[in-house]
Amino acid sequence: MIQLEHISKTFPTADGEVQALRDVSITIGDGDIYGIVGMSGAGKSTLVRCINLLERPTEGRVLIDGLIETENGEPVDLCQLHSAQLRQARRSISMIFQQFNLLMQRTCLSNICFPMEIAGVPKAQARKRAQELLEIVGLPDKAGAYPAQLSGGQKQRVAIARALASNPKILLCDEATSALDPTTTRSILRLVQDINKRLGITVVVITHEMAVVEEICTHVTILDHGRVMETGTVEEVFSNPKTEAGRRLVFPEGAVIERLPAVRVVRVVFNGGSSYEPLIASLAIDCQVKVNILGADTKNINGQAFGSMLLGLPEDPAEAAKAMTYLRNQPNVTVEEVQDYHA
Ligand SMILES: Nc1ncnc2c1ncn2[C@@H]1O[C@H](COP(=O)(O)OP(=O)(O)OP(=O)(O)O)[C@@H](O)[C@H]1O
Repeated sequence: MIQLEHISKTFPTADGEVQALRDVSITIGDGDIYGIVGMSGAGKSTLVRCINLLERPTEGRVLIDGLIETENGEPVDLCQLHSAQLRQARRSISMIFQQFNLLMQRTCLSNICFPMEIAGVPKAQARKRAQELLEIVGLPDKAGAYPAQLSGGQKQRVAIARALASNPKILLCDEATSALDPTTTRSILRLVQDINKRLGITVVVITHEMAVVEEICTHVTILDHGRVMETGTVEEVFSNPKTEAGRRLVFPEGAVIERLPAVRVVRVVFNGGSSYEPLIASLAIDCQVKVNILGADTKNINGQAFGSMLLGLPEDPAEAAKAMTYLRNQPNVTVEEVQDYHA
């Protein structure tokens, strides 16, 4: 478990102090895929860098258990560790970045071997493990290729393989898909999800893209001006954002339209089908059922719809059931009912 307790971070600058984080407390459970979202400058990078002490908090504690042996089995505060202990703890925390940060002069295999070289793993053993990792990330035939010969998605796969080389317990992803197109983003997110499940690695994702959170995260924290605005499961926060900052992120277009009485609310996630407008229109035409668009964060990319919509179904149970059946039979959409929706 990762417990960030009352974390504040102040940067001294020539123009005075910048307070990047203000009394942030969050708990990330083992095996979670935890999203930290917020607008630019909200403090996301600073917060995630506090988890491995790339940034040292000005105040607060970074408690993580299972990284180094302690007498009483209590989680250690990373801020209190000596440098040798901190180096040891950091071996269990890997990070991937938007710009991949691969060494361009080295082959893929050699990039993946790099952290193992530093840790003193014998060369033959490191190369064997690196080849296994290339297989895990789906690039078994790229051992001898140089980063310049790879696509963005492939570079990120190599970076993920390198991050796994130290057998981490925690993987920090700093805008890891922001430089990638939607299809590649999806495939990288699937890989991260697969790694989380198969290897039991706790994943912390920072992103400004809510679609990324919707796609893979179990829990989410919304940061604004260095403060925690909302925190909870993705379902809780996304179905009913309680703060202005939360609403701005979840419904960036402020898409709250005419309200019809609604008893059941469903979230429709568009997975790249043709477009979303015809779906709502054909629901009205084919089923004679009017749904209420409570919120939407959809994007049309090359004529394909991505993102999600919250729909209020009609009060009449028969009509609501008809709409549900219709929606569930559509290709390229996922439909789930939202429990306890409060407008
Ligand atoms: N090393 C630094 N020195 C001074 N100020 C900094 C430093 N690092 C971050 N800041 C400031 O702290 C605040 C939070 O920055 P941070 O990079 O954590 O935000 P972010 O949410 O990750 O933003 P983005 O999405 O644009 O990367 C910003 O006001 C930023 O200018």
